[in-house]
Amino acid sequence: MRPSVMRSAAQLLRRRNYSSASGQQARKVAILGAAGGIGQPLSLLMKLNPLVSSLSLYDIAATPGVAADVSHINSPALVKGFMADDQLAEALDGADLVIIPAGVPRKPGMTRDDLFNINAGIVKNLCTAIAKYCPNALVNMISNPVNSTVPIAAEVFKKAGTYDEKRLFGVTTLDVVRARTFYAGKANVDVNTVDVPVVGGHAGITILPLFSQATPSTNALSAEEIKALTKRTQEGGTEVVEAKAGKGSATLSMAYAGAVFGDACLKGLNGVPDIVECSYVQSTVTELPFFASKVRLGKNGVEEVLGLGQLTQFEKEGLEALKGELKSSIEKGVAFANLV
Ligand SMILES: NC(=O)C1=CN([C@@H]2O[C@H](COP(=O)(O)OP(=O)(O)OC[C@H]3O[C@@H](n4cnc5c(N)ncnc54)[C@H](O)[C@@H]3O)[C@@H](O)[C@H]2O)C=CC1
Ligand SMILES: O=C([O-])CC(=O)C(=O)O
Repeated sequence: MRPSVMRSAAQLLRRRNYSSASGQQARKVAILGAAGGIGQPLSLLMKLNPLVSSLSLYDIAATPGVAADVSHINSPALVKGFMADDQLAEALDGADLVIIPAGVPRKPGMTRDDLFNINAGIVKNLCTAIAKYCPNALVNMISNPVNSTVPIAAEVFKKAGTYDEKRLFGVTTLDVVRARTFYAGKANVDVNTVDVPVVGGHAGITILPLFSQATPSTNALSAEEIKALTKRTQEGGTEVVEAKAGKGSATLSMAYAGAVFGDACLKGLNGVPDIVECSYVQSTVTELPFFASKVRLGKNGVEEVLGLGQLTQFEKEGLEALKGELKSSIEKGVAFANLV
């Protein structure tokens, strides 16, 4: 963001004193896992967001340093760092949006599901605290395996009596970001103008980019090229894991994607019309209880889950092929959350 844009946003917010009459609300955002590979750049990007008035950075380690660092940036959000269990309540208190990139990342040779044993417990505990301290917040789940961690969160909230399906989102924006980038490169179109819906889930073949609905449309791509673009999008995470060779998975592109999705959620909360993003949410678009598709965001979170539109034969086959894996990932999450 240009300094002049930042300055004018800051001035605007000061003048309006975050008053709801002007449509500019005071918004508290909490990031859980804020000192991690994703958490740090995501904290930076959310600090730059003029819609954020208070930024709460929570992790089990290292948050004082991250918070001190980010807090020196001259943008409106007031930053506070919180560390360890006994500070989680204050970190979450009054949050409008909670973003969760807490948990371990993949190493080469692992699937996202291999992270389940560690991350499922982390997510369960954090969601138990969300139900207690900010039950009305929108929750953006980044921690993998997203196909299971979102159902875990839903079950935790149901048990606590706070579940609202409109407020829980699996963040699949990175799949859209990748599909846009790869499509623009192959179709030789301006990436700034590109959009590609990505549906299904967030792991391997459950990631289904709908290149037939990409805009701007092009006839320049062969069936083989569409197939290759689809595979690259599905394996984008693995491409990064292998390139990082044991040092983790996507962090910078994920922080960007998380910031884009978080910003869309805040705009929706603030009543900005026509905010549509793909996200993994409770859904009736297919027979699966959770599914990623385009979602219209509004003042209460999900305003409308949009359908799949017209699919090609290749995409129809991709959709049928992903259902088995996605169903068992959902069931695994539900079963875990309901263990005593
Ligand atoms: N949804 C998506 O598209 C993507 C998801 N991810 C996932 O995001 C997660 C985080 O990835 P990285 O930031 O690279 O990992 P990282 O290991 O660099 O950071 C994770 C952070 O979580 C913290 N943490 C662990 N337990 C915690 C707890 N109970 N409460 C609060 N914080 C806790 C750690 O201290 C660490 O700072 C992984 O599960 C990864 O697979 C990564 C990329 C894309
Ligand atoms: O691949 C991973 O493990 C991290 C991730 O979800 C992604 O980059 O899409």
